[in-house]
Amino acid sequence: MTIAWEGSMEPDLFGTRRDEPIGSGAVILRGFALDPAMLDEVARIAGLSPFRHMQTPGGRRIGVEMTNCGALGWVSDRRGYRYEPRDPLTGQLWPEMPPRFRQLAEAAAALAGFPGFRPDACLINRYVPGVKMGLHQDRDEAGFDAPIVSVSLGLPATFQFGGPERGDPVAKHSLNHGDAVVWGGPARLNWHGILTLRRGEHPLTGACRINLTFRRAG
Ligand SMILES: O=C(O)CCC(=O)C(=O)O
Ligand SMILES: [Fe+2]
Repeated sequence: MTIAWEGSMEPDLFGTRRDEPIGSGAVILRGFALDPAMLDEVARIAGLSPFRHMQTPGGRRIGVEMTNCGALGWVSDRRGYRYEPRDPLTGQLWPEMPPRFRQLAEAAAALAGFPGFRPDACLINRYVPGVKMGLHQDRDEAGFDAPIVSVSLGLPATFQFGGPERGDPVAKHSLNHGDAVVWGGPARLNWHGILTLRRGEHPLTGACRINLTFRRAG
């Protein structure tokens, strides 16, 4: 008998792992980020660099509210999509990436087969019911060697995950509080998005979903 598994992940001899491969180089780690202190950190960061609606280069308001922590933060305005060391709203450096965020992202990446991940950017997305994020690729980073680590907190959402081409088939996966998705290597430029958030109340976040997206941007 042959046991096949993805990347560096080990076979699930006891059936207790909840790692769900969703493609070559892509996995959902169910219940990986359940430390309630994560949300305290998000609140602290938002106290320094508030959530805000950014503008697309075409001048439209982005429905998802965003902030960042780490050495670099993702921004979008009339001048385009890019990473900046300073929050344009405050003129200050983005808040530091909390050690527990960094450790969590590094551990998730390692478990998914990407040891040595050192994120320098954490985009924090806030979704309220009715808000979505259309299919896109993450390609504003200086290089694509490092994976993306994406953590879901609060209300559940439906994650769409396709392939490297715009027209590739797209699968839907539900993401719940504490789930982490890692994609890299052959999946690094896969198209992905979040369907319109449904109404709901979560005991820890209320009527919203928070997503932390860790990247090596610079
Ligand atoms: O909210 C999510 O789960 C995905 C976020 C995302 O794809 C992004 O910020 O680029
Ligand atoms: Fe993305």
